[in-house]
Amino acid sequence: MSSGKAEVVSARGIVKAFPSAAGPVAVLNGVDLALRGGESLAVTGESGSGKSTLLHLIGGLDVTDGGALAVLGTDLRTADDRARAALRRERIGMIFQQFNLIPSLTVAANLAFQARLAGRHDPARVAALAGALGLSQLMGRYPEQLSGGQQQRVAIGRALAGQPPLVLADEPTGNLDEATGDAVAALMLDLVRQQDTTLVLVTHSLRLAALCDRQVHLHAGRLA
Ligand SMILES: Nc1ncnc2c1ncn2[C@@H]1O[C@H](COP(=O)(O)OP(=O)(O)OP(=O)(O)O)[C@@H](O)[C@H]1O
Repeated sequence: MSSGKAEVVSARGIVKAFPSAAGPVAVLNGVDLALRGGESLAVTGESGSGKSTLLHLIGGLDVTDGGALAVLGTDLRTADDRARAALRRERIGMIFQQFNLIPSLTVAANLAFQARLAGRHDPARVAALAGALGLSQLMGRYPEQLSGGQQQRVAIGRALAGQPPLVLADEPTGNLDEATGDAVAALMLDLVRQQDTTLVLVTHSLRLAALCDRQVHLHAGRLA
């Protein structure tokens, strides 16, 4: 479907181990993944299978122990902390289960936050996103004055406001009831498709995974 577009994520043979009392335990043990521009990919897998670990590696929040990983043309094997931080700040939007909004900032300022960091703040874009996410009437509120579903819609808007080519979402609806979670996920998918953003969505929900273009399952350290 997206053939001919540049590869956004290219992973080959990724290995990641964590220390344990019994020595290093490999959580990822040969993960291969190729993701093209505009694709949405769902990553499912049992609790503890390494889904968040994989997302953190793709987002440059952690580094691999082995294998090849390039994201948006940056070789994450060789990139230093500074280069990884720049990649995250300027080209990747992240959405977490816990929303991670900034409590001292209004909805409007939270929405603009990442786009400002990336040097791409566009008030018209923020207003349009707020409209699409049903947040226009809430722009002056603070996160603690919002419901969980509203907070997560702000987090989605914040991740998308700077129009990053890649969005990483880690159980974005895990804290919401099923109906709210489904509605928020559908909005997120609509928006990433509209702006041709590549999405990696970690989820326990097979229903949510089915909304994505492709699904992979993480098991025994590998994707299938
Ligand atoms: N920083 C760390 N230090 C040690 N072990 C870690 C660290 N991060 C993750 N792990 C271990 O790696 C494994 C995979 O964790 P990860 O959070 O990636 O799984 P997950 O599939 O996202 O799980 P869940 O669905 O429960 O969120 C777990 O056994 C976890 O305890």
